[in-house]
Amino acid sequence: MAAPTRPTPARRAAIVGGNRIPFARSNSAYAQASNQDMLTATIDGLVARFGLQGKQLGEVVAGAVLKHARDFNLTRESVLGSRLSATTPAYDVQQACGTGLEAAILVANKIALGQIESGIAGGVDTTSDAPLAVSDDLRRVLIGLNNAKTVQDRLKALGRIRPGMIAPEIPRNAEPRTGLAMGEHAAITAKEWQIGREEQDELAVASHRNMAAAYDRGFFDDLVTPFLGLSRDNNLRPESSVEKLATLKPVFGRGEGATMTAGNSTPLTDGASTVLLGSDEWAAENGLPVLAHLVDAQTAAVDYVHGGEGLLMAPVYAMPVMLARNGLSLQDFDFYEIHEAFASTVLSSLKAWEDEDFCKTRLGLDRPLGSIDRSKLNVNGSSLAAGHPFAATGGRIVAQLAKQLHEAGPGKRGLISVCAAGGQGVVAILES
Ligand SMILES: CC(=O)SCCNC(=O)CCNC(=O)[C@H](O)C(C)(C)COP(=O)(O)OP(=O)(O)OC[C@H]1O[C@@H](n2cnc3c(N)ncnc32)[C@H](O)[C@@H]1OP(=O)(O)O
Repeated sequence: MAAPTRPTPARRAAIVGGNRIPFARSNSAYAQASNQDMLTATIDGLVARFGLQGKQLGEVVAGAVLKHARDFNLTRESVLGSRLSATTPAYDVQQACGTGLEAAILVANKIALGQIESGIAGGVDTTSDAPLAVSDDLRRVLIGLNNAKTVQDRLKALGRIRPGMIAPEIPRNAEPRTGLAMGEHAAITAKEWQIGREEQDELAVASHRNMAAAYDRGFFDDLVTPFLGLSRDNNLRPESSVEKLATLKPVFGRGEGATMTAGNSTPLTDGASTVLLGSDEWAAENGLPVLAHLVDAQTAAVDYVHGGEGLLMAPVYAMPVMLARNGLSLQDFDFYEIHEAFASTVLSSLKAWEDEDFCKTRLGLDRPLGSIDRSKLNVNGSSLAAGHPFAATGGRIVAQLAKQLHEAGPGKRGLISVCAAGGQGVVAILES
């Protein structure tokens, strides 16, 4: 059966530009900053860059993976704290590490449908200010205490507190259904696809060098606004080498075949990113540039719980669906932005698309998607270099790719692939 083709939309959403704060390793420069501090500062950077002071936009859509209870309305509160008009509606979304890209897709789709003319998509996360929860037992006692009407009732409630209830529940970077860290899941997939240590380390070194070179040539001057003393991502280590990375001990996986280290895995990171989108007409009326258009997107999920597929392999499944709908092959792109959750994840995905048996049996294709030109991959660095504040990564990638496409000139095409916790993945196409 022929794949359904994409109906031509009435209009396409334009990407005007992006802004992020430099990303910071956990418990470093932003240790005292909250999600709201970082998202507000990042929105304000966009406001300053594009003259949006006091303007009412169609919507602001953003999210965070780790949120305190006080962040229940994080995006709207960040808008109220920003220099946008307070009459700009805002809401939160969350799709783990896919959040930032999913937010951009939501805004773009509303623009394409004519429901809004402009919007900001974003994401923010901090593992320095992670929300600690109290135990279920202690929470019940505290709620009882809060509801107690008399001093006697209050004392009775307090008397129910036991030392064992006091230990906090700390959010773990692990999948709730398997108890395994995402790195452990990635290590299983890396073993399955026989991803070597050296190729992972090479990818990591390239990411650092590409991103440092991009900073040096001013590529990030209009994408990154200094914040709390940082003007570049403080994870960036262009001086590192494959030889140096080869000395690091594996942190995920076990035994002889363990290949994943702190050097070829993303670090826990704090940061925020935003992207300004609008209709072409809105951009023209406001004298704003158009870097690229968000053309199409697709999400997919895999059953990693019952051993059907690797946790971070969902983008591999989303890709052929989106390519078929657009009549494109994997080779029809000028740039590829594949989120480097772990170097091995990028390499496992590329290997899966090249594998005839996998593409036939798992993806239901009649031939493999094939290989990509690796010189077009993450050309200005990706998550291994910048770091990965979960919900902020999508916005970083969309803004970075839109600018790359704009620099390359009209008629260029870029592909985004982001894996996410929970066995999900988001892919998207941008065109200049
Ligand atoms: C869908 C998704 O995106 S899934 C991804 C979600 N994210 C994650 O799961 C985060 C995974 N990362 C982690 O859990 C942690 O960062 C870890 C476990 C990988 C590493 O944590 P840590 O051990 O604290 O790393 P740390 O930064 O201290 O690095 C360890 C060592 O490697 C060294 N190192 C790290 N990177 C480099 C580099 N590029 N070049 C040279 N040395 C390096 C450090 O200097 C350090 O050396 P030292 O011990 O001599 O000081």
